[in-house]
Amino acid sequence: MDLKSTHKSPVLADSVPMNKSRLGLSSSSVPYSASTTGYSSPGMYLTTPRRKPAPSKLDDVRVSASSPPQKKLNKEFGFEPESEEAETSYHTWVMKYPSALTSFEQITNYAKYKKIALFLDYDGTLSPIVDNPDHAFMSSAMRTAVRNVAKHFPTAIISGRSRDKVCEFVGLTELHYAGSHGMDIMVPLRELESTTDHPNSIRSTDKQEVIPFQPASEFLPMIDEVFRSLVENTNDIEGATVENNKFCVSVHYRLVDEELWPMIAEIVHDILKGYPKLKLTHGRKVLEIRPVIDWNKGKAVEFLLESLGLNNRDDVLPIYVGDDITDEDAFKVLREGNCGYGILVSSVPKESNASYSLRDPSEVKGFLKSLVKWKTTAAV
Ligand SMILES: O=P(O)(O)OC[C@H]1O[C@H](O[C@H]2O[C@H](CO)[C@@H](O)[C@H](O)[C@H]2O)[C@H](O)[C@@H](O)[C@@H]1O
Repeated sequence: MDLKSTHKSPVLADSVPMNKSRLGLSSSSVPYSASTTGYSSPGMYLTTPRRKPAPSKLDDVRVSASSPPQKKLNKEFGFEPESEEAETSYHTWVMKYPSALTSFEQITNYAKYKKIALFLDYDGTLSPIVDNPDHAFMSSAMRTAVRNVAKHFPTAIISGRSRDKVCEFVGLTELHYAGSHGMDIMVPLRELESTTDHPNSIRSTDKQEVIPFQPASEFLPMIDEVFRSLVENTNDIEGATVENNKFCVSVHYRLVDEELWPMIAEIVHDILKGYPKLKLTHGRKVLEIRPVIDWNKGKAVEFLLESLGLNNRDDVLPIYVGDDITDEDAFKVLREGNCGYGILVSSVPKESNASYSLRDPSEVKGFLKSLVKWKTTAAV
């Protein structure tokens, strides 16, 4: 069965870029629309900045380039370019989303005399995408890079995973963590403001008091119920796994025979019919069920910046690095606020609200190391 073109179902839509439905489903049935994911036509973000005209404008980093061919964009996230043609397409795309490594000087020129606040997604950004979600370990070299960067810049991990799980994977207490796509944040108490006269001197989370911010807490029993129901109903589908991310649930189909993808979609859709207060989003071979609340990774970035006393400040440069659709909400906040840079981790062309790109977690590691080197050697 050609799932890409023939299967028509009212179930759900694929929210991969460019409206390419891998599950072959109509995009109109998903509450998570193109506008909420941030994917849109190229060039629409080259708008007048809302605030802070910068010496080198944040929204000027993308040079104009024609969109890559649609067929090259018809790839699921995370696939490596497979051919010379794909490589050419990538090189065209990277003109529009320049590499954060080759544009490092441009980024740091803008960051001079500013405090960088770093936001990092986990899966596909700090750890490579692997078949088994429980085995998405971060390398020790990456952990060292994150530890080092956090010594110089306030650093937060914002993940779709449960906060506990991502904390366990990363294993660094000196960071800030937001789990469940930002619906579970440990917020540093505002006595931190006393540190703001010392650039980059945000105290580590192990030394400061924190309180939980959980805007979807009322949904916990509902999420648990849906989790159990999804487990029960997908039990017989080989390769399907359901992950409880506390305030959201992931249904993984990476290891499921492609012919059975529509069945998974159908099951999820049928269960969700009974839960109008939950919505469906789509990540990298994963369907994600989460509360219909106006909260996402972008809001989490704004919230964390405010909690850290770093919001609305011309001397702060937030940088967000992520690979998935849910990271687009954060890229969008930075782009539309003209206040920071989004860096998309991707080895295939896709439209994004990010300003720069990196190919894979290994390049992310290189970027983090470069930031540390810059901070420790340049007079900034
Ligand atoms: O926001 P993130 O930290 O990027 O989390 C998004 C989802 O990531 C995980 O799934 C993805 O990575 C897995 C491990 O590499 C892979 O097997 C899966 O196919 C990917 O979708 C995580 O398991 C999900 O719960 C997160 O929502």
